[in-house]
Amino acid sequence: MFDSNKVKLGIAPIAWTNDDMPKLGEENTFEQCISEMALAGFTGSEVGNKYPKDTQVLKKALGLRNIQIASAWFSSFVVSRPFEEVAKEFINHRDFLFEMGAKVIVVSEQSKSIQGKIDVPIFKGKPYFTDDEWKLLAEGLENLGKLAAEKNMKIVYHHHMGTGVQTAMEIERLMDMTSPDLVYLLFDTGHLVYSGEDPEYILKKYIHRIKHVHLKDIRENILHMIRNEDLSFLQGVKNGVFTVPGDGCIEFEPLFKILDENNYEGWFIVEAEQDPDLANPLEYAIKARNYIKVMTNL
Ligand SMILES: O=C1C[C@@H](O)[C@H](O)[C@@H](O)C1=O
Ligand SMILES: [Co+2]
Repeated sequence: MFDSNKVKLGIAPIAWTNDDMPKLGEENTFEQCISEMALAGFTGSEVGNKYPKDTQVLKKALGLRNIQIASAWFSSFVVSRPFEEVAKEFINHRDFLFEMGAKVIVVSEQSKSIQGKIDVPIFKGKPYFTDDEWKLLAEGLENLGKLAAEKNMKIVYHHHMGTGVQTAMEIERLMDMTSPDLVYLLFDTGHLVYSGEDPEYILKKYIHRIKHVHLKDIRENILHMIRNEDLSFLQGVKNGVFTVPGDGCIEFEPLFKILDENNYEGWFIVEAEQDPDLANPLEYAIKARNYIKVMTNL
């Protein structure tokens, strides 16, 4: 039984307005987004591009709806840019999240990433880090982890399609090269299955390093189409490769069981970016909330 004081349920704004493709859902307002999150029964959110930057304004709007900020994505470039430059941006991001009461910071290395390149096939175009780049990555992330620790926060690394840390082997390499006290892991069900990995394997292996969870499901037929037609990550999203948990091919029951048995503490964030014109965000948020209720005691 999950302890509802220790495991909280949030949803990402990316189903309303997509940060990777801001045109997708640009008509949906910030207020509509957070009101619908609350209406569907969620008490947490990550931060989207329409959220007010002023923490007082943001706190007031969220407080009215009983929603907390769980975290927000940070694109790091520790492999390709001077560390001081990255650190400056990271500290601003960290301080914003600290002020909003978040405990974890989602970090994903975007040097060489193709996730935002609409014309690059997601499978054939996948980038790889050289040995030297791996060293820069590990050192840079540990240093970001130290900066997070100054505020009693943690960085949770987001493995991601189209980046240098996508596969199980790459996740293992990163975990091996970094201190477990400085670099934690974000477990994203959708990205692991998309890449062809076994999510149970990663979850079991790193359960004590996993401090944040993104719940997204995969439409298998669209995944096959992406492979067969050499589509890019963003084309895949537009075509509906991602959906909410329970609506695709991923088996969530064993994953929840592992998390529960190991007393996972932190957020479950439903994160299912798709075209809001085709998949009504409120309808899918309610669908996700109901599924999680059935699968867990939350
Ligand atoms: O956590 C995430 C943030 C998005 O911007 C990203 O592309 C999405 O797929 C994801 O998992
Ligand atoms: Co994610």
